[in-house]
Amino acid sequence: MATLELSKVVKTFDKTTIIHGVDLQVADGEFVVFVGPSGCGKSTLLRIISGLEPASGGDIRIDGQRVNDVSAAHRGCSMVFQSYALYPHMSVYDNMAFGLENLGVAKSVIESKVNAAATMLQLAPLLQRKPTQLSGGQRQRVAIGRSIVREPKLFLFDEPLSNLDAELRVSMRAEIRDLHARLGATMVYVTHDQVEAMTMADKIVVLRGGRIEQVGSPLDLYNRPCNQFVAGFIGSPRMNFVPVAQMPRAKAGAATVGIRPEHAQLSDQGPLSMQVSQVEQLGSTSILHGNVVPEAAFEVILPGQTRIQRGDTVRVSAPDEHLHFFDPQGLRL
Ligand SMILES: Nc1ncnc2c1ncn2[C@@H]1O[C@H](COP(=O)(O)OP(=O)(O)OP(=O)(O)O)[C@@H](O)[C@H]1O
Repeated sequence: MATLELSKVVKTFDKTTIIHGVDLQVADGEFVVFVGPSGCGKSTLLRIISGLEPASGGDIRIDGQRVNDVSAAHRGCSMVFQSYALYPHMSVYDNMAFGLENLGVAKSVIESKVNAAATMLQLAPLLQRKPTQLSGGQRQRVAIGRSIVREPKLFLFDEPLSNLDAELRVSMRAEIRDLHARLGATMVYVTHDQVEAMTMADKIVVLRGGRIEQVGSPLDLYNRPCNQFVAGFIGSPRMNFVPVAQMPRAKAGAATVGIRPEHAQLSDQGPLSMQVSQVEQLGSTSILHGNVVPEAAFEVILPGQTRIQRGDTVRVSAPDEHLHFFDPQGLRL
């Protein structure tokens, strides 16, 4: 298994810099998730780590060894792609065995590795099938199996679940986490889905515009987002932002207060007056949508069911410990 270190990694395509000096340390056995909006550079950074894309500047170290000039094949990384990239004319067994055969590994060794991975991934009964005879989730497991048999130092995943339906995504999330626990491997996982990041990561790296905004555990980022971007990106539904003039007891220098929908409460004395424009009854919870001042959209999650209706006006507050204050630049106070 392996540590990974990025220092001052830069990537420029045709004079446009899209990765602006990224520094990151990944510990042995850590599950790290890169998350951020479309185009922020997640996939490019992963491809630079894998060796599929050269860095324009900075260093990549795996287990302390600088690998900038080491080819993808010799870095000891293996990548699982969104598209699975399976060979359609080969059986599941052959898809998993192919990489090892190319390396000249003995047949008996290949057989035992493929069988062990197939058992771990519940693919044993499917080894003779072709990819077209598998469900999306089974194909994704074959792609993961192909990685496992190579016993990489570093597992890289590029949005591996985005082609699966919602239910399957949830179960595959758990399977990949479980695999991580069993292999104890270092894994770097790219997604644009903050729920995936929250549920899977030991450590989340939030990227925006080719820069790291914040690195931390899921609950660090949820509880203490370092700026308004991270605050709005992590957590679902997203954090509400209100001009501070609306709030008593604001921190000095604050321009904006952030309140998560799950921390907002209805209270007759609440400082915010909310016009309700929509009510979603989910049974176990209810979500109110509306505005607190004309330009500030606001959502409240209430436990249980509610009689509040579209068109009602309610007063809203939040406990002091759940208020997030940001300065005019959006930095946390
Ligand atoms: N080969 C390339 N040539 C020029 N620009 C590129 C190339 N590959 C990526 N880019 C640009 O680099 C930026 C980052 O792309 P990247 O695919 O890394 O983003 P991403 O965060 O993975 O996005 P998504 O979630 O949409 O996949 C984008 O603006 C993209 O257009």
